[in-house]
Amino acid sequence: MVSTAPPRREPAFATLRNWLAPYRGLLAVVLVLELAARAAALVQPLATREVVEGVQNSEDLITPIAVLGGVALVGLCFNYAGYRWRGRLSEQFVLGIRRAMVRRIVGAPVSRVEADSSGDLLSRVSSDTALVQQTTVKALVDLIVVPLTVVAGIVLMLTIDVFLAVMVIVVLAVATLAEGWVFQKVSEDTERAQEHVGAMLGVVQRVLLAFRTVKASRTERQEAESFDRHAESAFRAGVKAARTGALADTVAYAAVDFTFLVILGIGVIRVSTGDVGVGDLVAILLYVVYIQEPVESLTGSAGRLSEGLAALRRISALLRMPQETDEGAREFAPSPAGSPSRDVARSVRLEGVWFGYGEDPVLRDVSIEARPGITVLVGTSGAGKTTVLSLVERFVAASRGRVTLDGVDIADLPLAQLRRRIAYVQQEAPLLGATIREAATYGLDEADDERLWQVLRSVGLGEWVTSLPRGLDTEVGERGVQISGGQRQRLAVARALARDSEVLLLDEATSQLDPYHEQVLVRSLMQDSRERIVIAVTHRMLLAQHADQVVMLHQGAVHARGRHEELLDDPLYRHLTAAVDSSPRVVARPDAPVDEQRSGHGV
Ligand SMILES: Nc1ncnc2c1ncn2[C@@H]1O[C@H](COP(=O)(O)OP(=O)(O)OP(=O)(O)O)[C@@H](O)[C@H]1O
Repeated sequence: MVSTAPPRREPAFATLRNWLAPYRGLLAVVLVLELAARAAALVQPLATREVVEGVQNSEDLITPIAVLGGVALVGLCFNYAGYRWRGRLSEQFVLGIRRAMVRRIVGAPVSRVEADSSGDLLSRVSSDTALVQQTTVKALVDLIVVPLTVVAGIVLMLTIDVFLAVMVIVVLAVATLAEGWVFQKVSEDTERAQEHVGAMLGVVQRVLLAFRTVKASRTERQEAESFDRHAESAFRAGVKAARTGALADTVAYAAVDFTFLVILGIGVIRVSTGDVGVGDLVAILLYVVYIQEPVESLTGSAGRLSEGLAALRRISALLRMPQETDEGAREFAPSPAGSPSRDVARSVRLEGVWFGYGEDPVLRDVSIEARPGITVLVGTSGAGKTTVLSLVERFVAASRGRVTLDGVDIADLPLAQLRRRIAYVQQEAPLLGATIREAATYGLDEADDERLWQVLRSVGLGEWVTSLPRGLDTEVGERGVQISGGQRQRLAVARALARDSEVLLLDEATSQLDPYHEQVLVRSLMQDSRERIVIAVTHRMLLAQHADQVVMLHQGAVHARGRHEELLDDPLYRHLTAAVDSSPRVVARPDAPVDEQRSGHGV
């Protein structure tokens, strides 16, 4: 069952607050450290004034200099600690978000995840979280610390000279408005540049995924040109962002210079008229610097905060993904007394099932009963075969009718219990695990080597794995041995067999096998299916020839069912069979030695 509550749209700030809630303690520590660092900075102009006045009045300078040095040192220590703990808070914040995102993705229903682009999900987990990490915590801390620093700085300036303090406020406000406007432009240009970079990476991803097709279609140049177009747009957007960035940098420097010079000019006049002392002027000029620096940091981080909040909004949308739940499920006793060590399911039934991914039904009133043995689903592409397996695994739920396992509606079974009883090999049979052992035992709590070798031999991989120097611990995939599509499929079937589950679902698990290995696998399945229900989707007829039952789907409905030979009377089935495989073959009885197969006997 999938929770279908309509998604709530939460303001990004509320999301930020909620996500930071568990780290309130750490946030408080960071705020205290940063405030302490700023406070030390604000004391420095007063200490400097003491030194200047000491020089003017030829007083003892040791104490004021020691105070100034001490304050500076304490400020540095708080600054270091604040930076460090703020970094830690950012990391923890993002760690929490990343964990929640991945849990949300793996907990989502298959249909929901498959409907999203994998590139988009990846970029949310990687780039968006990185952006949130770099921007939000710093901006949030600045938003709290900087206004307090500015207010405290202004109050201290007012105690020195009201006129100069008011001048500083006016000049700073003008400079900050100019900076804010430029930083906003920088943020917009950077965002645009990032969009172009995303499109450029999309081309690279597409080429890498279909590299052979690109080569075989000789579209390297076309793809390179498509990349160039996006790369050039990214370049132009990047140059524009750099131009605005340079302007922002210059405006920031100019703002400091402008404020400093204006206050210096006015200050000198006031010193000459005797309204303020030299020490007061030095202190106020230092305040200009100490206030302007955090204000700049705030304007910069406020600009970047909009990017961070936009990323946070995309993350929040992912975090609202619906989840598979066990609502309404009842726990059923898994093993009746006196049953063998592994339970044997007696039936999987689809009873009058209707289902559609959208408005149109993909399956219409489908009823199928599979008992221990092999049930093969055949039919033209798009007939709904994979969808039948998805219903049994409860990846999707029937809109009408029901699916039962041993007479119990699977909607009433806890998902974990249901899926523990089923092994599934999906189309393309992806490899999960770095070594052969990991790939073959993926999802298993424990598996002894004896059983592992047994299943590997039963799918015809025993000899190959034995020939590898590191055997079961051979690395496969990018860092290890390259394996063929057929080997990958057989490894996936071995993994499914090693689970010793009651039901085995195979989706095109023999599509890439050569005739010899197809026969080995079919023979193994025939032997294995005495104790379990095998439902296999296939376009290859060998398995159908040896199945206990063949169900032919056509346009979402059961067109025919029976044994292979019985169905040969059906013109549509005959047509399908002839199109796929015109030479019926026989597989040796399951207990015949493999050598007999190799020598051609029984084939
Ligand atoms: N996730 C999905 N969202 C929308 N439509 C889908 C989805 N999966 C399958 N379909 C549609 O449902 C129909 C049945 O698909 P299904 O994969 O069950 O067919 P199939 O018989 O297994 O086909 P094939 O032999 O080509 O794998 C097709 O028309 C397909 O386009």
